[in-house]
Amino acid sequence: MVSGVQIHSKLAEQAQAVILTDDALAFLAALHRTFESTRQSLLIAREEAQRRWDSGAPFDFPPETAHIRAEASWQCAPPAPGLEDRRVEITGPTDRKMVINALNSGAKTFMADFEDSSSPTFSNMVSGQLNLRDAIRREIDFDTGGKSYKLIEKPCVLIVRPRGWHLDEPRVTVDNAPISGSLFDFGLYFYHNAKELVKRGFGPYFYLPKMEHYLEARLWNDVFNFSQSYIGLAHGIIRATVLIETLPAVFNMEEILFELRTHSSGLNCGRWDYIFSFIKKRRADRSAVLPDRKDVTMTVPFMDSYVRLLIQTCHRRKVAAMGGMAAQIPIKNDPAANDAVMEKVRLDKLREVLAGHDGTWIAHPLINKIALAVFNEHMLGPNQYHVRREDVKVAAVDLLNPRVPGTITDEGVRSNISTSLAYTSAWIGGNGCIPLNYLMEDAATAEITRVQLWQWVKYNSRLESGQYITAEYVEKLIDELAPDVKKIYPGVKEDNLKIAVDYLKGQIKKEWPSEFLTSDLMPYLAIADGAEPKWQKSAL
Ligand SMILES: CC(=O)SCCNC(=O)CCNC(=O)[C@H](O)C(C)(C)COP(=O)(O)OP(=O)(O)OC[C@H]1O[C@@H](n2cnc3c(N)ncnc32)[C@H](O)[C@@H]1OP(=O)(O)O
Ligand SMILES: O=CC(=O)O
Repeated sequence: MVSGVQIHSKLAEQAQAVILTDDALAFLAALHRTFESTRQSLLIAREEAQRRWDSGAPFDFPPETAHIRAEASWQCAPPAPGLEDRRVEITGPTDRKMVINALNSGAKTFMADFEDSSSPTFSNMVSGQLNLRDAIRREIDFDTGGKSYKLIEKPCVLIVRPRGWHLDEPRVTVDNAPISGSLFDFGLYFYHNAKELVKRGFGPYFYLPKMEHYLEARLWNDVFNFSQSYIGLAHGIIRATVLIETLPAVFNMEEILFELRTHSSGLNCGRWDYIFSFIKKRRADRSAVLPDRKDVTMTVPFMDSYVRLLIQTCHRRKVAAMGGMAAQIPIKNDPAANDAVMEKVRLDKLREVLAGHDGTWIAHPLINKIALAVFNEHMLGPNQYHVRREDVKVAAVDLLNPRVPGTITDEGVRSNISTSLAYTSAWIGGNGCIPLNYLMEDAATAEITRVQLWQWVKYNSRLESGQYITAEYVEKLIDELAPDVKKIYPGVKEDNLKIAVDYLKGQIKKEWPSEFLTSDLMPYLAIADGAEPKWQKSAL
């Protein structure tokens, strides 16, 4: 028992005994009591900024930090052990089999994901911590009955992505308030493993998602300093790569690196969330209406500008500029179709390495060979920090350029509806990443479908056929397509699909779209987990 800390879940005792120990909970409580009020004020600042953009204030680089951008002398810390060469990073949720498969994949690092590819049931979150703890100590194995899994001699270097600052962890309260999902995921991983990782020649490494302002990076940096002191580790042992995946963050990249400079291991182009944020943050801007999701590629002007500025920024500060995720996954039983989609992946990786990225992400172990071959051919050293890209000149207007060739089609609307329904149902059912039509769909990719539908209805957009996209038209299609969701995602459960249908119908008619489906629908997971503090129910 730790004073003020309560667990609202009927979780299995084993995970509880090993992970939710009194000393770990005391650390979480210390993090909460030290940082929660700052987190809350930063979340309020996000809402205030949104109101300013809605009223026409421009997105731009912050004037008060011009000196940080202009100052050429500061650099980030040199790469930490194991992070010198990150040419291929595999990502995935933290279930036991996938952790072993990912660590054995031959990629340089594995980003173990408590965020967009994990549905945050309490069981997923806590057993994920147990799996990582066991993997670090090389005590992990898994047996399906027919196949057994063990770690290879030299597994990938581990990096962990905790949830973003906006998410609560409702199954643990401190002084009657839910703890932050970020602090819960970070805190447990750090507390249980930091010393062990250092003993093994590495360190506690993180990917930090969905930040919108450099002050949010400052909060992470303060959390890192506090945590290192708390357990008696040297300053700078932690390293964090920040995903630049919100529109506001692209205007804060230098500042984010500056805030985290002694803990930084670079930035990453989180392309899917970035598209989601581009639509959501510009919700009041009719000129930001985008065509079908498939048309918003990495080479359209606003995405190309984002990539080039990120690489230039990172290399100026001598730190990794990581590429992102091509969504295609292997197609089994159809070699010709598989070759075609794998060629798309190869071309995406080629674009990244030639642009100057220092590494890339893969969603599936079978893609490692393809990505590795491209980076081995074009990146001869461990990284490309020397590629300074002085030629790059990206201004605010380039990052906001709404010119995206393409149209909105009936097929695009249908595909967004089916994807949104399938993904939302899967997520409520405890699965945060699913294969759909040979694409991986996680919270980032699926959120684009929801906000696009909202945007097209809001601005009464027209299909290429000339028909207007009204709420009635989309609702009719939702009813038509819902029964077929099980054809593309056989795992769907009727009750969850019904929630997904109601949710999507509600979303397309809202004045503004919700910030995150993962916040809106968390109460369903929490109640299924046995957590019933009052604030949960009222949120439904
Ligand atoms: C936008 C972003 O945020 S990107 C980052 C977040 N997203 C991700 O990380 C995506 C991770 N990828 C996945 O979860 C999976 O690849 C999926 C859900 C897309 C597809 O999974 P499956 O349908 O199981 O793929 P498939 O059947 O081809 O898998 C074959 C094997 O590879 C394993 N595998 C597939 N993807 C991964 C992965 N990312 N990590 C580890 N193992 C994997 C499967 O577990 C399976 O193992 P087995 O043969 O031992 O049973
Ligand atoms: O998190 C990654 C993304 O592309 O979004």
